[in-house]
Amino acid sequence: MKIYLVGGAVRDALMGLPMKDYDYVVVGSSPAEMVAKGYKQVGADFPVFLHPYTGDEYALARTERKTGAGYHGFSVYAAPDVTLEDDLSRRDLTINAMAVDDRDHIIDPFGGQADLAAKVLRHVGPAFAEDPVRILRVARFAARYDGFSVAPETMALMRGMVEAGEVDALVPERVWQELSRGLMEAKPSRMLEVLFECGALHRLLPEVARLHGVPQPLAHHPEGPVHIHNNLVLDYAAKCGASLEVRFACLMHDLGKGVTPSESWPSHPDHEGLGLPLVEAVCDRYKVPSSCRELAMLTCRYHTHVHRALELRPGSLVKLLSNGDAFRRPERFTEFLQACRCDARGRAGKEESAYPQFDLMVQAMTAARSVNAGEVAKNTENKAFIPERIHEARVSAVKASMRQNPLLKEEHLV
Ligand SMILES: Nc1ncnc2c1ncn2[C@@H]1O[C@H](COP(=O)(O)OP(=O)(O)OP(=O)(O)O)[C@@H](O)[C@H]1O
Repeated sequence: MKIYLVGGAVRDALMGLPMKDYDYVVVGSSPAEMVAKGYKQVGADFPVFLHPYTGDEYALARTERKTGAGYHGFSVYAAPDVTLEDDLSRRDLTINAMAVDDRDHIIDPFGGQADLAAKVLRHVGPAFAEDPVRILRVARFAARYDGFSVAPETMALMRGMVEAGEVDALVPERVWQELSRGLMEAKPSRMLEVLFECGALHRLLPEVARLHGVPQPLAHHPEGPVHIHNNLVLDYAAKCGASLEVRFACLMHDLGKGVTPSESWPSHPDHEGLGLPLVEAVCDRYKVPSSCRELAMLTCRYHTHVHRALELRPGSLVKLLSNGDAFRRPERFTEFLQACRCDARGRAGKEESAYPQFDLMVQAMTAARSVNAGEVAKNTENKAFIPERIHEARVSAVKASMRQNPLLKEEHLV
């Protein structure tokens, strides 16, 4: 038998990047031989084995035949007569279809090295069309590697797959897995651009696709339409190293702008409220984890309130903190503020601009949280007034702390 290092590790090594997972292909062996050599078989469907000491994955060279739609209906053929080239020909992109043998020779039958040098994401062959998740993978790699473009023939193939309804057959878990990974890449906007260009965004996230070309007031948005703003917000969040929750909230925050009445454009009255059912629809569709869902809902609903924080009186600030559940969940509220800051800075020429609303809200939250609600309740004679008294105590604490803030005008402190 012969063993080759394949896939992402080879690609990343050639790019001078750290290698993460080591995946190997074994040619000329059988499950019985692998088990006899001490490898542990994992997964019933695929002939994959774990190395007894390193835990790295060793897969028998395989080919597959597709018999159903979406990611269903693959029958795997792994036998000693399957060659390395057979196996590589079933992979998605040329840059992912290279191998290295035990003497460090690179096996590159599909021109992966040339495509790496030219920064091109090109499909290996017709088998690409058999698994629609590959469209999402292409988009994800575009978001990861700076300056990479999708080969025209690959884009054409992806368009054809979308038109044939292939992405509609994807299971929600696989879509969310790829989307969430793409959001965590260096430039998530590229993922959206690639998905838009091939038509997949319209099928997978019509709420986001609908933002294309929707105008906004140029005074606040010199970058132009909503989708460009959305892209800038996302890329700024990525640049800050924001969490998945914050990035997803950024992606969702302005969905309502796609459904405001076009007569009101470029204004978008109540886009916050109109966006909420759309955020819910996306989260339901992809079984989005609750931490992402909750932050996205909060951000969609209240981001414009935070932008106006310098004009809010102490009572309104405390109300905003309550609405955002800042007393019980201060960490989530801080992530919400991060998403608001990304929204403010994700505009042409605004990336470096100050966002004093962030510090003000943190200051207000700290002051309001310093109020001991239990103590207030104990000292309130008429129990019906407990919530009011707690609110009043918080407002006083916020007011006192805000007097120290030189940015605030006296009229906002009453
Ligand atoms: N859906 C797929 N279709 C075709 N080939 C795939 C698919 N998923 C993975 N591969 C192949 O398996 C290899 C390992 O897959 P894996 O999902 O670990 O991604 P990777 O390329 O290592 O990237 P990452 O750095 O994101 O893990 C890929 O490089 C590719 O050759």
